[in-house]
Order: sequence, then C-alpha cells, then structure tokens
Amino acid sequence: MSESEYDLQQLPQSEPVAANPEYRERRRLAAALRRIIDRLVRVEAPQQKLTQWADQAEQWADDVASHPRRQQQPLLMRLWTGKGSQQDALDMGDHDIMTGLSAAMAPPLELWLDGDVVRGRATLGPAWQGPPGRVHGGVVALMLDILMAKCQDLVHGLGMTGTLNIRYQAGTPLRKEVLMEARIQRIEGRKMFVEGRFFVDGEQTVLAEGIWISMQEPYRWRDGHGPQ
Ligand SMILES: CCCCCCCCCCCCCC(=O)SCCNC(=O)CCNC(=O)[C@H](O)C(C)(C)COP(=O)(O)OP(=O)(O)OC[C@H]1O[C@@H](n2cnc3c(N)ncnc32)[C@H](O)[C@@H]1OP(=O)(O)O
Repeated sequence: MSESEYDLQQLPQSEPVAANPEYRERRRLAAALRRIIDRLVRVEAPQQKLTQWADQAEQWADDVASHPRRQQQPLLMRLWTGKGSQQDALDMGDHDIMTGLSAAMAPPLELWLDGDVVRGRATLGPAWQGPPGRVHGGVVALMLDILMAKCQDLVHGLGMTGTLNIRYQAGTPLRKEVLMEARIQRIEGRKMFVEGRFFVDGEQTVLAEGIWISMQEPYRWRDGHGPQ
C-alpha cells in the first residue's frame, strides 16, 4: 500500500502498522506506562515516594490534557473510502484496547494469520487479575473478542460481534504465555460463526463460540482461504 492508500477493509485487523517517527515515540511512551501500571500493583514504597509520584503524575496528566485530541471521524471516513494515510492507519490501530502498541492499557496481545487459523499470544500481569493469580474472566472475553474478530481478515465483509459464548474450562494464569487460536466454523450470509481457544502450558483453558454480523455485504471467503 502506498502512503495515501490505506483501506480499512484491506488493513490486517489488530496487526501493527509500521511506525513513523511520531508513533515510535508514542510506542516508547506506552511501553513505559505499561511497566508503571504493572509495577504499581501492591508496590512496596515509602509514603513519601508515593506522594512524589502522585504529584508528578498529576502535573503530567494536566500537561497531556492541555493538548487537543485528533478527531476520529474524518480519519475513519478516509480509511473507509480507501483514502487513508499511514498516519490515519496508525491513529486507528495503534490505540486498540488489546493489541495497540501505543495503548498503555494493552498487554499487548499479538495476533497473526497462519493459513486459515488466527493465532495469538499474550502474557498478562497482576493489573489484569480476577481470581488470585488468574486473568479476570471479563478480560478473557475481551481478548477472545479481538482474537476471533480477526477471522474477518479471511473473508470479505466487516462487522461487529453479535454473540459470544464462553466456557471457562480452567483458570488462565497471570504471568504465563497464553497461546490462542481462532477458526471460522461456517459462514451463513451476513453471519460468520467462529470458534476460539486459549492454551497455557499445553492445557486448554477456554473454549468460545461467537457470531459476527457483517454490516453490509454477506461474508464470503477471500481467494486462497476457506474450503477449496
Ligand atoms: C465508518 C467506519 C466504521 C468502521 C467500523 C469497523 C467495524 C469493526 C468494529 C470493531 C468492534 C470491536 C468489537 C466490539 O466491541 S463489537 C461491540 C459489541 N457488539 C455490539 O455492540 C453489537 C450491537 N448489536 C448491533 O449493532 C446489531 O444488533 C447487529 C449489527 C449485531 C445486528 O443488527 P442488524 O440489524 O444488522 O442485523 P439483522 O437484524 O438484520 O439480522 C441479520 C442476521 O443476523 C442475525 N443476528 C442479529 N443480531 C444477532 C446477534 N446479536 N447474534 C447472533 N445473530 C444475530 C439475525 O438473526 C439475522 O440472521 P438471519 O435471520 O438472517 O439468519
């Protein structure tokens, strides 16, 4: 794709776009914030230190808040009509809640295509805890949603999650690599049926089934994918 031809429907979902100089700094910033979020959980530090950090953070937050935010709608429209720039693609994808390299909240979750399978991996720290030592079930649902939505890279059609059913088969531990996979089970008009699984140390911890509903056209497999 050239500098001025980023198209939302052609962009791989939830995979990083090459960073420009601005986004190299944004990614550095997010990585540092991620370390802070992780270390702040029950950090042992003197109260004086906490006061110092809180003062610094308040000043910094005021400074950041004094800058305007780029509007989303115009860049979305450019991407939707295939006229997006690299900057637009970065502004859209790099802040994804789970996979965005410039999103301080994102673990980040890494996703890629392997034939007709979507694969992913992530290691989550204590800020994501539900039951002690385990990833919160709602966070598991969020990861699944992003993982399974990427199956739309295998088809024409783009839409939202309609239904997501989850069977929590075992706890998903914190601080361990979680491997993920998702597959399209079948397509019926505007509905795409998807299955998702998590594995830790070879044990399956989660099984999910979901239905995505295409906004406009019926889903159909892209060339080179699906039943041959
Ligand atoms: C400008 C650029 C925009 C870019 C956007 C990028 C998108 C990516 C966004 C990323 C987001 C990140 C992820 C997120 O966070 S997604 C956020 C969580 N999801 C939502 O908020 C979705 C809310 N629901 C809706 O908007 C509508 O209900 C949808 C769009 C889902 C369907 O309403 P619509 O009016 O279009 O559908 P229809 O009534 O004509 O039915 C059509 C067929 O579908 C079947 N059906 C209907 N509903 C469901 C259901 N819930 N489950 C299973 N099946 C369902 C229905 O029976 C029928 O089948 P059949 O009878 O024909 O067999």
